[in-house]
Amino acid sequence: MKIMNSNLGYPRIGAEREWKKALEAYWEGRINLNVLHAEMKRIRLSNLKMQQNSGIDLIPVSDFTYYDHMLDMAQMFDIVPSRFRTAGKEEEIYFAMARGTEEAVACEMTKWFNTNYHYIVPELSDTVPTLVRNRPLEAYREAKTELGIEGKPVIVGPYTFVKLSKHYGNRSFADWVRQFVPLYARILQELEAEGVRWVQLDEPCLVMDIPAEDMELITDVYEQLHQAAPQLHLLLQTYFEGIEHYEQVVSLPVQGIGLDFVHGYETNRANLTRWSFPQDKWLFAGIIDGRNVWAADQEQKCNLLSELLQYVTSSRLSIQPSCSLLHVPVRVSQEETLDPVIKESLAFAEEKLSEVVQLGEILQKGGQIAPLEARRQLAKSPLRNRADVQQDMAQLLSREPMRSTPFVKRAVLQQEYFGFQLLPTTTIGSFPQSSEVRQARRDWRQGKLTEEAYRTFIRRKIEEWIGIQEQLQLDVFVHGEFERTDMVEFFGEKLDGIAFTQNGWVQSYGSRCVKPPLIYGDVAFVKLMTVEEVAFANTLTDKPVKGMLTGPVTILNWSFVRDDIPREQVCYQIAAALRREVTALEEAGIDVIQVDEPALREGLPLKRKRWTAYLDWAVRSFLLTTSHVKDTTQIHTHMCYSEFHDMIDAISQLDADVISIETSRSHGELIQAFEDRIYDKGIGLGVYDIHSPRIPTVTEMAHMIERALRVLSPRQLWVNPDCGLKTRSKEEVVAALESMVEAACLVRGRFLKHESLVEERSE
Ligand SMILES: Nc1nc2c(c(=O)[nH]1)N[C@@H](CNc1ccc(C(=O)N[C@@H](CCC(=O)N[C@@H](CCC(=O)N[C@@H](CCC(=O)O)C(=O)O)C(=O)O)C(=O)O)cc1)CN2
Ligand code: MET
Ligand SMILES: [Zn+2]
Repeated sequence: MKIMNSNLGYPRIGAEREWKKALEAYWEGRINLNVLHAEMKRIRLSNLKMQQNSGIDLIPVSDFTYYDHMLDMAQMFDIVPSRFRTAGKEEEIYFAMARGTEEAVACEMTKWFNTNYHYIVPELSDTVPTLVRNRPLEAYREAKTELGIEGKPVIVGPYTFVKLSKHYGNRSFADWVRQFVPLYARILQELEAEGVRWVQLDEPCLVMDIPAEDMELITDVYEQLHQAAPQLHLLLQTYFEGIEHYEQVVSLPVQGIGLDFVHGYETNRANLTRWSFPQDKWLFAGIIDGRNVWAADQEQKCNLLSELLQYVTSSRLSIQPSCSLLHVPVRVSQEETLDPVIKESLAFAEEKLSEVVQLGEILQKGGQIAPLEARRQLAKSPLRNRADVQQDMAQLLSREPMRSTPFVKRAVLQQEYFGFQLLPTTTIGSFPQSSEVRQARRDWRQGKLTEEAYRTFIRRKIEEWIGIQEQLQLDVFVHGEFERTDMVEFFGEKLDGIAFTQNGWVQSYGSRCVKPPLIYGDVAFVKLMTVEEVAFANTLTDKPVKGMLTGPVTILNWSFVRDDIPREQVCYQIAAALRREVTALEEAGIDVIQVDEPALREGLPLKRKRWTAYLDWAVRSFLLTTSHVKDTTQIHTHMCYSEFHDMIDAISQLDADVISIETSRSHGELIQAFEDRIYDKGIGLGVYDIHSPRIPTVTEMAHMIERALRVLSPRQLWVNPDCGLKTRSKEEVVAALESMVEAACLVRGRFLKHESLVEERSE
């Protein structure tokens, strides 16, 4: 009997990012809705066909989306906040929830577990959810009629769906979950009636530290779902870590359990050994790494599979990637400029499907295990093992990195040096990456624009935006990051030990994609990366210009990282390289340096017991990069898309003089985190959401500032947007920043009046 194989989800974007291009063309009014639907269907079917041709038995359907799969679910359940009800047709409401409109702020967007993918957070208010469409059924029918595929509908399971939503109103969490059960039941009944065999219910929250009492709820819920559609095979799919409460989870009334044997290897394997696996269930074994890009070592994977076959018979085993392939690029084969040794060591989504199929064949037919010659070569390559880097590291780490003067003393020296007014204003770094900027870069890359002409172009942009910042009367300027494609890719291209692709795109949020660098070797500094542009900007103004670097933890977390040494070591190497850039910026007269760490939170392990170890090396890496500067050099850092409540202590240990944090898309809730904590360093709580084209009003921003002043001292508060402005247009940015400066002025005025009143009274 053939060992089954399966896939959990496929990248939506298409090998040439056709998906992104179609969406953006629609938003810009260049194509109409019919054309968009047609193009989306073409991409969807082509993705399915690709999987069919690879030899995948269980092909996921309904993982495809026009923006985000959580948003699809929300709309399917009619969880549409009232502010969007008037946005128009179904599609218009859908995109309004994702992107906001003039009248309505967008739904919150946040990270999907520990990945760089963002989902739209459903807002559960007191309304009753109803099933308005059966999307999985539609997707199943389409795959079947168009391509003859017996698809496996994929949906986020009820526990995870509610867990990842925001709850308003009085209903308890359990009540919310129960509200959805009849809706899920109906979806499943209809699928069963259609003759569907397997349905994948994604419950990645089962790998989190969930309370034991939730297992009762989950058991009850799955009992009901099973009874609703007893003929249907339910696959309870987990990923990104090993599951908690193994014994109870594997006893749930479902036919299949999906476990991640890559990222959850230790935990899942320990549980298998201890509790074994129920003989009446299928084990969907995540064997091929869906989060990283290195080609699998077939020998090691075969050993793992043989081990699993001690617990489950081959007729009840399915081989699959560890998670959806959403998190890796589409195909390696079209890359033309990669070093052959590196290229042959890689597997993206397409290649990973072949790996899955091949493993099944080897296992079944006892076929030949292909030795991974390229990976072996890479392992012994001098690029991987640089004595100079390793010596440097050992020397640097021989003492704990920390600033020589404590913050309270530094702050006084810095205030003397800079003389900032109360509530200083600044931005986060990037200004619009207009099509003009991208076009120029493309022309330069293709040799149509000379090096010199490109440099001149970048300088013009810097001049233009220094001028704009003067007009706006911001307090700390930035150069605008026009020379950067992306804050991580840019550094990846300039450091040694890191390769980059031409087309290795991965979806980050909505239509926005990133091309994560490939860290294959020891990372080393080779040349200055940022000094020229920042120093140039600094000559154009008397205001301080912030030097702008991406921090070591973020470069690590937003890259694909070699898997032969601990991530911690790689992070230190990056930190040591960036440390040299910091020194060079200081030497070039830059006295405010921002080291962005937006991915610090994202790297946090899903299980709390692993947090301390991670935070320890992450903080050390940041300090390695920044702590050697002069007392009067002000270190800024920036974070976005994060929940910081539970890691304020680590943030404080970074010892940055000023931190800017995203707050507005979580509708100001972050401010609460500071209520009972003593955070004494400089802090800018983002006063408006940059991910939406909506221009914020002076009043709402003034309100945000005042709200922050309830818990923070006016001496420590900075005023800034949530994040960089690269995705916005010039008009949007200028209008929003004008209002932001005005809001700061307004509050400053009120505050000074208030303060002088206090002084008068105390005299
Ligand atoms: N790595 C990373 N992760 C992150 C973030 C981040 O900034 N970087 N921020 C958060 C997510 N936010 C994001 C915000 C914007 C974009 C973004 O704008 N991405 C661009 C790609 C950026 C890029 O590399 N641009 C290239 C252009 C690539 C391109 O499309 N070229 C065109 C031609 C250029 C043109 O005419 O537009 C082509 O080749 O056909 C450049 O600047 O040079 C996009 O999707 O469009 C991505 C993520 C969290 N995770
Ligand atoms: C995702 S954080 C972005 C920080 C970067 N300095 C920018 O302004 O774009
Ligand atoms: Zn940011």
